[in-house]
Amino acid sequence: MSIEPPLAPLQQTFVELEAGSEWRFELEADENVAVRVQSPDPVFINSAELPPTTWYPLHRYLKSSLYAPTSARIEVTSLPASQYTSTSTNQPNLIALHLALERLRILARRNLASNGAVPPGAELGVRRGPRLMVLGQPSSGKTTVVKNLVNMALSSGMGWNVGVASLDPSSPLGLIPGSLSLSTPSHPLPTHHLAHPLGSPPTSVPSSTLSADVPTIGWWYGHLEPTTKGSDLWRKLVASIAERWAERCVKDPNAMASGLVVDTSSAFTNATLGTRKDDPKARYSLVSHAIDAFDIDILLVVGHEKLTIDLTRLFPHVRVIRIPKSGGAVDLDDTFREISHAWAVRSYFYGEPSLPKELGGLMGRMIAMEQGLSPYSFQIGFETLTVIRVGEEHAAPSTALPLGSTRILSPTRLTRVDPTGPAHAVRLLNTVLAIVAINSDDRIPKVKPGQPEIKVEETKDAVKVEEGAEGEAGEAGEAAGAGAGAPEGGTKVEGDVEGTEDEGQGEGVTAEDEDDEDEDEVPYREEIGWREVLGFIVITGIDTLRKKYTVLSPSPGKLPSTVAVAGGIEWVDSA
Ligand SMILES: Nc1ncnc2c1ncn2[C@@H]1O[C@H](COP(=O)(O)OP(=O)(O)OP(=O)(O)O)[C@@H](O)[C@H]1O
Repeated sequence: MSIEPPLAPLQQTFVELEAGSEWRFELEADENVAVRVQSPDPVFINSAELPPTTWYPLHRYLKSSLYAPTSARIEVTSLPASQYTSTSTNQPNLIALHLALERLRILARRNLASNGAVPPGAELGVRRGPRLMVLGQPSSGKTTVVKNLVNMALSSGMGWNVGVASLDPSSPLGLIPGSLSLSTPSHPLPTHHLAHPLGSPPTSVPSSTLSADVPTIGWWYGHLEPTTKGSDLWRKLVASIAERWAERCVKDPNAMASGLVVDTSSAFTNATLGTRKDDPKARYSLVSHAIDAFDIDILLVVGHEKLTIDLTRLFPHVRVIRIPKSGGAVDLDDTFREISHAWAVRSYFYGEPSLPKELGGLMGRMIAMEQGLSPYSFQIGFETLTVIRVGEEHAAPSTALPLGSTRILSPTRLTRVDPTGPAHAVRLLNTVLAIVAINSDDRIPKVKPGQPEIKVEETKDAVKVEEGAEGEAGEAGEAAGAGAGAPEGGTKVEGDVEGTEDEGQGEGVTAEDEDDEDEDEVPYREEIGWREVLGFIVITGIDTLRKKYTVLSPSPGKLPSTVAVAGGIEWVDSA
């Protein structure tokens, strides 16, 4: 029996913060620290108050800061190699903005409660809370600003149900990178590790722990940032999210009064992103689309002066505000982003990281942590799990068509991934799949031989694919997914989790249904490509001889559906 050597005693040290200053830190791969407030006044991490005299763990890789409005003393288990204090903080700007938003929320609540009759003195027109969208360049601190504003609203004691929409697939709320999301957190979002900066998805753990258990709905884009080629799918996804938010507001006047905060991808700062061939002069098309979809009334630009001017000119009906970029915002490089994406996927399956062992022996109260999750690995037959892609070219080349003819393909068409093709098998291994619900109306009726072929409907979104265009569409998907976090290293999953033969699950497709179908043809309507996702799985193994996938699922039991959408996000568990 091996006996673990005793842990070296931690060298506790203190950080003195003057009023209105921040203590900023960047933790390395081997740095896990805990902090606790040793002074009477509150200290905040992204506007969530640190519980007084309680240890708060900060996991490796985290880059963040503690803000002290009044002078404070913080005890730290060991000083990180990269840390400093600064008085040049943008917290006062955020607080001023929060107060302005709070005023609009209160007015909206009052006007909504008065049932149409505007109470004396109330401002006309304020019948819903502020809807704000945050824009800025990469690493400008957008997600941090969103988190601060949400945390301030949730700490105000007013019982708001602020909606948080993430149009940044690289850091969605508690989901797998590649997703867009909508959530309604009810308590301040913690900052103790780098995965899930905007809160964790609901699990079985009580919400009093650090997990922040945020009810979240997700949609699958499948890539880390919007591209012009993927903009048709993007628009449909954003419209679905906006529709869900609108439905929620109709049912819940408190959500209506609380308003919405939208985080965006830094790709939104690219003026030509999403510009369509039929409107080549359009600028900031995806920003404009999101403004219309969510009925945004405030655009908040972090830093970027030119963007502020551009947006003010382009969207005169929207109030454009600029706040300075925080001096603490850290430029995140590709390696860090890969690590952070891999952590986000890992946390989806395994739950939040447990307390690092060097912090286990600390004297005094430690904040409650969640227990961790136990994912489940099993095998499923190729014919049972239908894997599809949205908007990728996978059809005979146009050169194979009769001379002079062109093919009209919808940009959000579905194509089936055939795992028996060697290229497909390679592409599918370690791929994250989003499980989507299938209803009986989703099936496209089969065409019997002799019947005229079903004409593909030509919508305004449909594109003509001319010779040579196929390759581009296919590459777009791959290029967008190229940055997905898939660090080197073997997966530990199969060793740890019992492999279970579990075929024929779910209500999706059965082998019989598909016997006489074309391999590439997907028997479902395109709408399933932008539907809310039910959950995610990862393909961790492919047995082409036995025609089976090995998949990792967050929970045991049948998959809720056997139709799954692939994208460009891969994950290999190397933690
Ligand atoms: N005041 C601050 N002090 C310390 N770290 C900060 C501060 N503000 C932001 N950061 C850190 O800087 C990094 C970049 O911030 P954030 O992720 O919010 O930017 P972003 O604009 O959303 O990034 P992107 O869209 O490029 O992913 C993060 O690691 C964040 O924790």
